Amino acid sequence: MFTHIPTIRPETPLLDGINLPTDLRRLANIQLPELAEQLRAFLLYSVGQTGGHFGAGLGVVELTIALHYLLNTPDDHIVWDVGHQCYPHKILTGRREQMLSIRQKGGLAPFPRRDESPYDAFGTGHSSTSISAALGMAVADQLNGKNTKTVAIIGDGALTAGMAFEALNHAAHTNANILVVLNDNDMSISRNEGGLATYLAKNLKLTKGSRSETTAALFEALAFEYQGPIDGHDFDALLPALTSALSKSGPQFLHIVTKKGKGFQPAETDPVGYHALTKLEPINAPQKKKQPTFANNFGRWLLHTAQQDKKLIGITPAMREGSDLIAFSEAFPERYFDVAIAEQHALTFAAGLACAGAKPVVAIYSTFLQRAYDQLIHDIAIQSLDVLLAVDRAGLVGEDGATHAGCFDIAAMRCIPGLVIMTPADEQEQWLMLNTGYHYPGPAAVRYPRGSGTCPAAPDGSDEALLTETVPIGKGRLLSTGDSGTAVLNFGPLLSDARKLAEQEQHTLVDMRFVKPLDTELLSILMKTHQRFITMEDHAIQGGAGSAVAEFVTQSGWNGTLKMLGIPDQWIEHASRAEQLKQCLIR
Ligand SMILES: Cc1ncc(C[n+]2csc(CCOP(=O)(O)OP(=O)(O)O)c2C)c(N)n1
Ligand SMILES: CC(=O)[C@@H](O)[C@H](O)COP(=O)(O)O
Ligand SMILES: [Mg+2]
Repeated sequence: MFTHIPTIRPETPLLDGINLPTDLRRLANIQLPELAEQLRAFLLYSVGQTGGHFGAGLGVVELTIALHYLLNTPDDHIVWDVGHQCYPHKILTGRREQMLSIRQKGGLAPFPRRDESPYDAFGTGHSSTSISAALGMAVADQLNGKNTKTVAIIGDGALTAGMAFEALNHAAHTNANILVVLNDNDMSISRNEGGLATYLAKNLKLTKGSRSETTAALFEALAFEYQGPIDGHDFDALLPALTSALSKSGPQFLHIVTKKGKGFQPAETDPVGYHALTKLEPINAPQKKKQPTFANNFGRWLLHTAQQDKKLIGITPAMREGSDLIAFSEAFPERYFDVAIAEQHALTFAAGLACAGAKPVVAIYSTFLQRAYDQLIHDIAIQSLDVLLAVDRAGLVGEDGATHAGCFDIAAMRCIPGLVIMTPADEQEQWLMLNTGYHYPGPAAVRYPRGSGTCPAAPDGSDEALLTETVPIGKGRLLSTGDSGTAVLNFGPLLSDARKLAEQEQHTLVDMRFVKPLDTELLSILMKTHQRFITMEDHAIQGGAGSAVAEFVTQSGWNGTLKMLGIPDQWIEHASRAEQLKQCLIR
């Protein structure tokens, strides 16, 4: 058992001899535990150097070795769900020496990527896609006469999503050669929530090492052949179970039990805290002061508002820590709902709550809101329901890269009639806009970015007015008037860059605050005195806030010019958020 993260590269002679899975397949069974030990040591060291997803990878070291040992990868397909557990897989498939570049600009991607390696069968980042994708591969191979195996590895958290069940429902009624491995560690990022998690955990306790008839019944009812639960850290259990499942044709299900953070004592004890790591700083490095984030500010706002209004209900689809509902969930457990990885359900559940007079607030990452687009339109907006969306991680998110970037929410939302969309420039504005959205009697969204902004000291109680203050719907703020004939129109957290630009060039500076309703009155005034607008947003240019301005000024017959700054029409790869912003916006 490791107790701390090595800062010097450990000696891993057996692992060093494995450049590809073919090298692994030359080992004897009895060497595999030693390889697992060395793989863990290297993983601890490399993630310590780079930061990144941590606990999930430690939990699948044996499974990863066993799969590459038994399968003929890359012809056989391994499909990882979410992909945050893929570091051991990357290390065994020719990328060991590149691991120190993971998540950095130009380095290895944080998740599996088809264009990075033939061993990465399917690109991921969002959860619960593995069974569908694996089924597609298995069916296509079968139709093409290829006798391959396809394995989907899905966690107990990812299995809570409807999409996973849609795929199970379909797969079971094909004769595809697909094996679904359920990696059950009884954890999502937080504790795994819901009836399924409780059912699996309860059955496991009763099973005591033998086959679980009750769990089997669930998957066999869907026409899978079920094996399990088995100890996913024990090669003596894992190898025969996998061999047996892979030797059969048709849909197979193997239930393995693992420990998140396995082999590293602090992560086994605190799997939530060790879901992901920031990189280790050298011992003598000056301590960085941790600034509160926009998410922390939202958490304070939620707690404060819940204290004032009993009707408030807080909802998260499995991101309690990330979206910071921690204090609220502890203070108001009966009004807190972690609905598991179920973004679609989160929104329609909120719609139902609103129908019955509650005041739901859904905290949701922009990238995961993509999952719930129809629910936003059909269940919330058409019925003008009073639901507030706190759209977190909006804009570029840095090291998680393109899969997690929240670049599309404005474009997706601004065509929805009646939806109010706000873009706070800093934390104080975020607080005011959350108040505004909360008191607005219809659907509203406040989008804010990952990390901290320029005004971290949002209401602390000393400014009572600010605690309850709202802003006028659809009104921007004229911050300064310049004489260059150009106005910079800011939407969101890049206000300090917008200000710099305005000051350097004597431009007028406006913080537009609302994407919808757009402040067309203010724009009409500015159009009379300015010949050029520059819009600025942390969002895709196509369809974003600048496009909303473009639509208005074009229809108004303005003959000025418009420059739109934002995220260009390309995927922005993993890098620090500052590097990404520099690449996109500050040209
Ligand atoms: C659609 C979607 N929602 C939320 C997330 C955030 N997320 C990433 S990993 C994770 C927990 C996954 O739990 P599980 O599948 O059991 O994997 P484990 O970490 O336990 O190995 C969550 C909620 C995501 N990646 N995708
Ligand atoms: C894999 C996944 O989806 C999450 O772990 C995500 O990486 C968390 O991102 P934050 O660090 O922004 O919460
Ligand atoms: Mg899990």
